[in-house]
Amino acid sequence: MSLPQPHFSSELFTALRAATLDDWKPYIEHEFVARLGDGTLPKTAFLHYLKQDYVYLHHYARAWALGVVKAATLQETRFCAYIMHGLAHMELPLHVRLCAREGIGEDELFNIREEPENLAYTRYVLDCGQTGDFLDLLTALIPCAHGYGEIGLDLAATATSGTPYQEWIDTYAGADYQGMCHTVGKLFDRAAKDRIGEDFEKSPRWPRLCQIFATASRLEAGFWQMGLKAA
Ligand SMILES: Cc1ncc(CN)c(N)n1
Repeated sequence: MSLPQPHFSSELFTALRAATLDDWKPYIEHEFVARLGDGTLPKTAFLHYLKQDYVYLHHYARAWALGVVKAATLQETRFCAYIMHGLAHMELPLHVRLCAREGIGEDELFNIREEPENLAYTRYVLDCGQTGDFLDLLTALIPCAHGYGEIGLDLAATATSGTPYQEWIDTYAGADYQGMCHTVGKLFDRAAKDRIGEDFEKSPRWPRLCQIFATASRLEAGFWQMGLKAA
């Protein structure tokens, strides 16, 4: 079955997704995602994932901070700061709220021992930014942002009513998160056009961008798999 087209207006994301679909699909269609939707995901797996994801988002915010360092224009700096703000004030509070209901406090979350899958992913993204330029960094950051946007929309349309994971689904399908994806998509296209021109696929940098995007997508699938270890 082919995946529905995502709704984010980023030409570059659409092109990278199409070029690396074999890596994208196992992320978007992972068993963990399907079980969030039909409600069969064990709570232990969800909480394990959520605690790891709290730490993940902290490092992901650091990677956007690196975007501020790598930015070439004030507009790029502003966008990166805006995304960091969204992570700290919209997405992380979801994790804190859901964990608090289970008696897990923020101190405990902050001190969680990182799983190797988590470490590998966040440090890979940071490394892309440190060794590459702003565009390399964004290419490593995009699968996270847009993948959950796509998953959120898919699940909002297909989830079994009464799934205990509705609040999680609503966050990623909601206007705030979708709006953030839209903003990131615009930033991504502008950054690419400024650096490699309009014809992305003809750029000598295209294979490397595909490689970064595909690697981040595979690391996302690995992150879901890590969650299932606690099932
Ligand atoms: C691992 C991961 N990937 C993506 C997202 C969505 N920002 C997230 N919270 N966690």
